[in-house]
Amino acid sequence: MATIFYDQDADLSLIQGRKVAILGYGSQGHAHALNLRDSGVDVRVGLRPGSSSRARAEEQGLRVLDTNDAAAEADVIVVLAPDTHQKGMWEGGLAEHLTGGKALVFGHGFNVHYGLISPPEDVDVFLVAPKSPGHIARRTYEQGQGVPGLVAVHQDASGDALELAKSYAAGLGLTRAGTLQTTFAEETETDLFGEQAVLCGGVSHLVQAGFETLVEAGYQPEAAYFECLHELKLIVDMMYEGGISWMRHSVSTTAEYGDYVSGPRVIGDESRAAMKQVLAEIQDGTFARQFVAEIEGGGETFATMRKAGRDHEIERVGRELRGMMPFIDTPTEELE
Ligand SMILES: NC(=O)C1=CN([C@@H]2O[C@H](COP(=O)(O)OP(=O)(O)OC[C@H]3O[C@@H](n4cnc5c(N)ncnc54)[C@H](OP(=O)(O)O)[C@@H]3O)[C@@H](O)[C@H]2O)C=CC1
Ligand SMILES: CC[C@](O)(C(C)=O)C(=O)O
Ligand SMILES: [Mg+2]
Ligand SMILES: [Mg+2]
Repeated sequence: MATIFYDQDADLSLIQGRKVAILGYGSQGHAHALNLRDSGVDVRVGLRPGSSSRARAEEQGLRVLDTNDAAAEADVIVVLAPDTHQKGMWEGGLAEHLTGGKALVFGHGFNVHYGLISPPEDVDVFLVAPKSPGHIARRTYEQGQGVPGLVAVHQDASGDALELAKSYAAGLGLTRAGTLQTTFAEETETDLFGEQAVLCGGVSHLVQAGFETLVEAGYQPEAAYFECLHELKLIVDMMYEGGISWMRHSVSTTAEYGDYVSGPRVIGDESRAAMKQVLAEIQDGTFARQFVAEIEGGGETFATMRKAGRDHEIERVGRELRGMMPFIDTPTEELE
């Protein structure tokens, strides 16, 4: 039986009594910093000199210091830069500020699990990972709601690391929806698998393949967009609210029957075998090694794949159609 913590299981005053440094102000960094600040926690943001995120953090009322200065004055140090940059930060001075009695916190177990960062023995090391994009973690917090999260303790030097992790999760709003106790291994491997096979890789390629199939068969791209992308959110909303059975109850019996007979043909033996292979390469470290090598080698292949995705016809069609739907909360941030 899983252990899941809710608001009543966490003591918010523990994190309110600590000095927290959030290192990085991207998707997760801004959500952690603002949610904790609004939960009454003493937060400062640490960024590299000349950081493009500095102005935004300051506009949002946060005190910003250089990374190592923020880590020096805090006793809870939260690493929320991209996974492939955390080792460089660690070796670039951060490690020196992890003195005895402090806590080192991650939003994902990648660097510890794959042995890229080895913290000293006299600090607490834990992760607090929202099961959500950072922007939604912030939005739901402001709405008085929350997203689920995971907590895991890698090292309990103080004897109180789990209590502090739960308190931190409460400050983020994660105990409103439920925060599951796990391990660094389980968080890292399930998170990577989920984002690759289902949430990001699986869904985006399913949507693009469906769109391409319809357009290649001569249907209007706009019809293909509404069918394969726009309506996906509405269908997933039903699953989110009441499970897959509730969605199947809401759609027509024609759609429900088609779901049972055609779904397993699309996600058949070949897809299931691919999922198992993806998971095996996450578990044995192949994916992590390949990703780190790609970024250390300049990230050219990554940039090429990103460009191909952004140039796909579904993006152009979607932009035009969303432009006619002012009620959609379209992002104002420019893609870098
Ligand atoms: N994105 C998400 O929703 C989720 C992410 N996570 C985890 O959270 C962590 C952060 O991910 P995410 O929020 O996506 O990261 P982002 O890519 O959004 O982080 C960008 C931030 O990191 C800073 N940064 C980049 N490189 C460096 C560096 N070398 N030194 C110092 N700061 C740097 C950037 O500053 P600058 O302006 O200087 O570039 C910017 O403030 C990761 O471990 C990730 O796996 C977990 C759950 C969900
Ligand atoms: C699904 C992608 C994610 O794991 C997340 C938002 O939870 C990430 O790494 O960004
Ligand atoms: Mg995730
Ligand atoms: Mg992830």
